[in-house]
Amino acid sequence: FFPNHLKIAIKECLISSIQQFTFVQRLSDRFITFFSPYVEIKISQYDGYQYNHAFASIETYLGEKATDKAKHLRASQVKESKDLVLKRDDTRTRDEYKEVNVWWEIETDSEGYRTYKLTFHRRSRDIVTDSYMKHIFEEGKLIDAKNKKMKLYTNNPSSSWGPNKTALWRCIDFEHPASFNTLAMDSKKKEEILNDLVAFSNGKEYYKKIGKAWKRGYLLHGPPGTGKSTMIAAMANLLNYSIYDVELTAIKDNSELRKLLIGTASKSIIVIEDIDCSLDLTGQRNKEKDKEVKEDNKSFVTLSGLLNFIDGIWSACGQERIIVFTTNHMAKLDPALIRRGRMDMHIELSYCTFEAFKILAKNYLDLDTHPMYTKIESLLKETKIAPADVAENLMKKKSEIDADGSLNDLIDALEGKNTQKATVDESSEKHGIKRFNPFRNLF
Ligand SMILES: Nc1ncnc2c1ncn2[C@@H]1O[C@H](COP(=O)(O)OP(=O)(O)OP(=O)(O)O)[C@@H](O)[C@H]1O
Ligand SMILES: [Mg+2]
Repeated sequence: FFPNHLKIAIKECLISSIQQFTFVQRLSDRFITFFSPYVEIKISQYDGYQYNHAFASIETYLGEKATDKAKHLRASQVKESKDLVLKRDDTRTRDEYKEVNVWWEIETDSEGYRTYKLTFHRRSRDIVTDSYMKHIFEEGKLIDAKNKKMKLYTNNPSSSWGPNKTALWRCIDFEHPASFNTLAMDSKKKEEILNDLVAFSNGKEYYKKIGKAWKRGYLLHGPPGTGKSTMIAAMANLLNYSIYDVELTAIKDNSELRKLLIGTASKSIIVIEDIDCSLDLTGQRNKEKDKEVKEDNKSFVTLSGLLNFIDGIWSACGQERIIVFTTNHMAKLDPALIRRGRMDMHIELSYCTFEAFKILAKNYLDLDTHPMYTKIESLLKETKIAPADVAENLMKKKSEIDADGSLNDLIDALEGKNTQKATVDESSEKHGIKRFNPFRNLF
């Protein structure tokens, strides 16, 4: 219809007017931003791979602080014993601080990452950036500590990590009744561990002063059923820390281990159970060996990767973390791993002593003493029995507690009349069959 040169001219004309329009629009955007009296600050959920803790504090603060003014609330119960927690369910929130008005807005991008946008008048810039932000982080932390739900995390295989980094770990609420009171072990040793843990959790200033990363490592060793996993649960309950139960066999290599480590929150216990079973600790490997290792369902995390995990520069990312390893076979561990200073404390959990038995009898039978105690004391001196097996004998078998019956069962077990139990345990230890794991079985 139109001659070709006219078509080209119309097209060029259109393109240039579109360009001019976008140029004018960009210019007007800048103009508005330049003259706008409002300032914006954005705080994203993730800073690269690392979780942005400022984001979490803001979320907590806004969730709880401003509920009295909010119209849409979401209710949740944190712990059975604690009160109902109300959270606001709006995406826009106004807050007031020292007579300054600020507005919060939450944005979610196409990948599901969230960002908080804070808007305020530029005349309040100093008060907002200096004291308001600080106020939010402190308040957020306080609220978190008050309402903290303990969690039990375990790592997902990297194939299911996805773009959203929260998929590194999956978690459930942690509600384990273990405590240091009910833990059956030498009381002096127990006291020492308790003091060590409390000193650690209060040690923020101390660690800063001595220039050390705020973390502590414990190696728990001892035969099956002596209370290693139970002690970890008691530690978490004592300090109100969450547990990260690391499944090494689901980790492909050292770099995945590092990502997982960076993805943990502070105030947590990072646990690697049965370190001798799940890792090739010889350090050197050849192709043949790799094949064997794969068949054994062992991890490709190496000893050096693990040592980096404990005391490398990466482990200093994030504060207030406890690392716990457990093993049944101390002798199988590489000397590099058990060298003094690497794990701060080695804790041996041993077969049941008379003192430990008395704690169990108090827990299970409400007994302080009993005529059968003398016999049990002398039997315990000559028989190796795990506290778990003692506890099993003391468990009530009917609806009523029957102290005499339970103590008799225990004496039978100690005298070898109840041989079945002893042999089952020995063979399971030999074949590496693991006892009920209170963490894994919760998933
Ligand atoms: N020292 C202890 N004090 C109180 N209870 C204990 C103790 N040791 C074991 N038990 C009881 O036995 C059960 C098994 O113990 P636990 O799982 O802690 O043993 P473990 O040392 O972790 O064994 P494994 O080496 O097989 O993992 C616990 O649920 C607990 O009831
Ligand atoms: Mg265990």
